[in-house]
Amino acid sequence: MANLTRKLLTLALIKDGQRVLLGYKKRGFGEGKWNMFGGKVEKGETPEYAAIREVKEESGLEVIGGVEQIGDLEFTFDGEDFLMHVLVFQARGFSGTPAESEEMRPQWYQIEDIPYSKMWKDDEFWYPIALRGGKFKGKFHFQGHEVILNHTLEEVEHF
Ligand SMILES: Nc1[nH]c(=O)nc2c1ncn2[C@H]1C[C@H](O)[C@@H](COP(=O)(O)OP(=O)(O)OP(=O)(O)O)O1
Repeated sequence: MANLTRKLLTLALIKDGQRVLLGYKKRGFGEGKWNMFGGKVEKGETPEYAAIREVKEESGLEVIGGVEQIGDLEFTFDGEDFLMHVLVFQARGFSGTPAESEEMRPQWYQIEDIPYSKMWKDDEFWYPIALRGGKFKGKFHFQGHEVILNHTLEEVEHF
């Protein structure tokens, strides 16, 4: 395979008891899907800082106590020359009230009501691990944005 351009991105799990905060992506990559909050790690930022910044920008919430890494995911797309390396974090705490941004419309979901059919297809594989407090590493190879051609996923103790 030709060398892929790697892009480093974040996702952040905001969990409050038995509910999670998801955002409806109004524009950009993954438009029309419900997803966790996150985006590109900018030059000079740590991934942790980027995750906290994106939560604030996209959901209006302030992360309290920092974030802990819970996942490491790689996404590739058939025929595309880039690889998305997504570090998944969990916020240790947060304050504020979710507010709609230009990019995302936040909404709390009970865990049993998470709308997997309106999300990235990989989410139903790794969300259950994340939601029970596990850590994971995975690779998903897509055809377009809706079909997973192959994947690997393992639970890990640490990164
Ligand atoms: N297969 C997948 N499953 C998933 O749950 N999240 C994914 C995903 N592939 C990408 N993402 C996330 C990672 C990141 O948080 C987000 C895409 O990043 P961005 O929001 O920065 O993209 P945009 O193209 O909207 O960027 P900007 O226009 O610069 O804001 O989508």
